[in-house]
Amino acid sequence: MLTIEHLNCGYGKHEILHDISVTIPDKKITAIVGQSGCGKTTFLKTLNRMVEEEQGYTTGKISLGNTDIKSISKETLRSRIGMVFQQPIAFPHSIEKNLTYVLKYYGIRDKKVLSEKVEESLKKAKLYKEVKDQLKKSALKLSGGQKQRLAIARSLCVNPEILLLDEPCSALDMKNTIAIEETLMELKGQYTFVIVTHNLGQAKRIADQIIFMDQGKILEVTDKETFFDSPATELAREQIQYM
Ligand SMILES: Nc1ncnc2c1ncn2[C@@H]1O[C@H](COP(=O)(O)OP(=O)(O)OP(=O)(O)O)[C@@H](O)[C@H]1O
Repeated sequence: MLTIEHLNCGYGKHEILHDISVTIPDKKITAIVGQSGCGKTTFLKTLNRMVEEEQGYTTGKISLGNTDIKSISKETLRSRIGMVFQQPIAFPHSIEKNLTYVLKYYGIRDKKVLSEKVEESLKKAKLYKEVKDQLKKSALKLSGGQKQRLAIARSLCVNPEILLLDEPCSALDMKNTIAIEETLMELKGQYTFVIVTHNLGQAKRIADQIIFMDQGKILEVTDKETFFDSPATELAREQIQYM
């Protein structure tokens, strides 16, 4: 479980997130929603300390289980809390190498284990059937939707506990969006997902918990049914009305 207590975050003198406290439940899908610029991505990036790569500061405490994430090395933390970005990233190597280089980085060398993990993670990301005969081909030839599923496979191959997804479907068509939503729904018993989405329909389809943000604050944290059936704030009501 990820517990966030009195989190503030900003860049330079500009504070973006103000006193955020919330719990991310295990093996569920939590969707972070809210208007553009309210701080959804910044919040997501605090959870695996990505925000520090952009010289952002944080105060307050984020705990993974009972451990403060600041006391975990970034490499270890990011193997436990993976991240998938808005633009699908495929490295200019073979499909297989896109996964094995991560596994090798984390110390796995045995060829049989590497190939088992490649197959397993591609299956989890629902990409295996499409690429099983072309694992040595360049990943750059994949479609946008396939590249995003490859990015998910790459995050899953090191067996994280939590996967953060920042608008993973915003560059994809409906068919690929549905494939990714189905993948997350199937895997949620095994992993904890936190997804930033501007698409309330997507949050309604796949989320268990909704975090509704505005101007760097959390206005509402609730289960999906409560959020969509009887939102607590006028702002949420307005946004749901126009979805
Ligand atoms: N690296 C950065 N340096 C300085 N300011 C930043 C940085 N990243 C984000 N911000 C600022 O933080 C605020 C929140 O941005 P953020 O991307 O977290 O919002 P968001 O809710 O995810 O927006 P959107 O839905 O449009 O993606 C914005 O004012 C943005 O300009």
